[in-house]
Order: sequence, then C-alpha cells, then structure tokens
Amino acid sequence: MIMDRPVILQCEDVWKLYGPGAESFLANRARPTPDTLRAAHLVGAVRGAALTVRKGEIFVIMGLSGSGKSTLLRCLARLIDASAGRVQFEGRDLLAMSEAELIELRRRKMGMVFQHFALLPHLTVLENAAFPLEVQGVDRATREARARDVLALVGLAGREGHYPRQLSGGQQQRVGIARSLVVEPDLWFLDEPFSALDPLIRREMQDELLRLQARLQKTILFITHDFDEAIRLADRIAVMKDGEIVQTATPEDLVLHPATAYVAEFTQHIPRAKVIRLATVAQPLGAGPFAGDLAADLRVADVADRVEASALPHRVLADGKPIGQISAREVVDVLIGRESAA
Ligand SMILES: Nc1ncnc2c1ncn2[C@@H]1O[C@H](COP(=O)(O)OP(=O)(O)OP(=O)(O)O)[C@@H](O)[C@H]1O
Repeated sequence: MIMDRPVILQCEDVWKLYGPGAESFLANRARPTPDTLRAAHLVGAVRGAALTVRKGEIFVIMGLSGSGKSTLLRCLARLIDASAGRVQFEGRDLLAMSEAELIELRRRKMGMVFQHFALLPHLTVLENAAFPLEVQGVDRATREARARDVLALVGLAGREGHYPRQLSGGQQQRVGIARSLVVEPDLWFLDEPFSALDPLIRREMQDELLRLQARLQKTILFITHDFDEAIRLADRIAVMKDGEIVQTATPEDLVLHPATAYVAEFTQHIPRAKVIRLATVAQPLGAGPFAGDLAADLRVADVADRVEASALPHRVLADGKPIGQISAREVVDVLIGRESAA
C-alpha cells in the first residue's frame, strides 16, 4: 500500500505569485481570492498547493497549459522560491537550506528531466550521461562504467560514441533520462519529458518509464497536460486548475469519484476499463473451480480478453490472498459502463 510508505516530499499551503510586491502581499493576507489577486495585478501561478509524495510512487501533476504545474514543480525542487508555504524533502525543511546545501541536494538526491533540456553537443552520448558525475568529481573509469549501465538501461547500448546530433528526438530524450539517473536520485522530477515526441514514440517512452520504474522503484514527480499519459503512468494524480490542486486521487478514483465538474469533464472520455481495478469489481469468492489467479491491482482492460475467453471465473488476489472472483460478466459490465463500483 502506497499510503504505508515513508514520505519523501511534502508541501503545504505553497503559493507563488508573480507581479509587483508579491511577497509582502501574501504576508498581510491569509488566502487571497482570485479577485483580490487580479485587483492587485498579481498572477496566482500556484495557490495554496499541498501534496505528499511517498517512496516509490509515480505522482503525476496534471493540468492544462498555464495551470501552474511547472511553477509548482520548480518551487518543490527550489529552483525558484515560493512566495509562501512549507516544503519538506525527506523530512528536512527545503526552504531553510542554504544555497550550498541545495546544490548538493540537487546533485546527489534529485534527478530532473525537462521537455527541452540541453544535451552538450560537443560531448558524446557516454560523456553526456557521465557529466553529472564529472561535476561531482567522480573518476573517469567509475563514471563511465556507471554511464554505460544507465545507457544500457534506457536502451542505448552501442550508441555511447555517438554525438547528440546523430540521434533521433526520442533517443536524445533517453540520453537525458540516463543522465538524470546516473546520480541515482532519490527523487526524480520529470516535467513533460515526452511532450515534444510524436505519439508513437511517446507511448514507447511511457512503457519504457514503467519498465524502468518496475526495476528501479524511484520516487517520481511527473508533470503532464495529457490525462491519458497521467492515467497510464500514475499511482496518484493531482489535478491543477488556475494554480490550485482541485483533487488528488488514484486514476480510478478520479474517474469514478470526480470531486468537481472540472475533473468530471476531464475524465469522462476515459474508457473505464483502463482505470478500474479488479479489486473494485470483484465478486464474493465462490467455491470454484477457478481458471486461474489475477492480481487485484490489475486493470480490467489488461485482463479482459483472458477473463472473457474463460468459462470459469478467475480468483482475485491481493497480497497473495484471495479477495474475490471475477468472471466475464463483470468484465462486460465494466466495458459497457454498467459496473456497480461507481
Ligand atoms: N516568471 C513568470 N512571470 C510572470 N508570470 C509567470 C511566470 N512564470 C509563470 N507565470 C504564469 O504563471 C501561470 C502558471 O504557469 P506555469 O508555467 O506554471 O503553468 P504550466 O501549467 O506549467 O503550463 P505549461 O504546461 O504551459 O508549461 C501562468 O499564468 C503563467 O503565465
């Protein structure tokens, strides 16, 4: 269970205002409304954001362009200073750290990948991937060995001697991912890392990220404006609108229980079978016989063919223990939107 894991990153009541006198403006008021901000000619890029990211989860911040995602991420990595609020990284107050401590933290504990990041054009793929270790003063043999490992991990073995210009956009992005992983970060910030890629490559990279995550179990804060990408990747999603987080929930809960009309609008086109887990639609366990076992966290779409093709029900297991059963009937109900879970 994600909620039982240690907290890696936490923020409370984070604000970022842009405009004249932004900091002093907040010091004098509790929670300014959008109207008050407008009247003061201030942009409320982030307004009162709170979130908790736990070890090993992919936490996605999702929102349309201008909703404040990048600004929030930058406040959380302290690339910019929030106008107000509290941010803790592994239990330490991020806002109280000195510049030197922050640099150290970003070098050793945080990895970052952005939509448009700069590979160093005059360095090879290997040298680019090893670069953060060079900055740390790691010796050449060690850093190149580590860089080779991460390049293999992202599918670039054999390209070590290439230069960035000899690679496709997707391959360049993989180098960026390798470079951010080479320091073995505890927390990985990914700000729209696949948005500049064409849809096919983008899906491939999403699969790649899930595969990497299954192996590395990083804690990931991932930003996207694409809800489909969010539900494919996320353990939990925070939906942002006009600088505010309007709901934080699992993909399944967002679709089944949207907190606002805005979230409902976003989620209505999502095929339910892609988000509803077997645990949610499982029926009480019968006496059997069963066709086989399926994990409770699987999504209905992932097993629909297998369950439908079977005359016998499948057992549904959570943590190795049977919690119910599922048969073609429940799968069909979800597929045609008749499931009882909602
Ligand atoms: N340096 C700045 N000065 C003034 N306003 C800013 C600045 N940076 C961001 N903003 C404003 O803050 C709001 C949030 O911007 P932000 O870039 O965080 O949104 P976003 O959700 O990441 O959007 P996108 O997906 O387009 O990157 C926008 O209204 C933007 O115009």
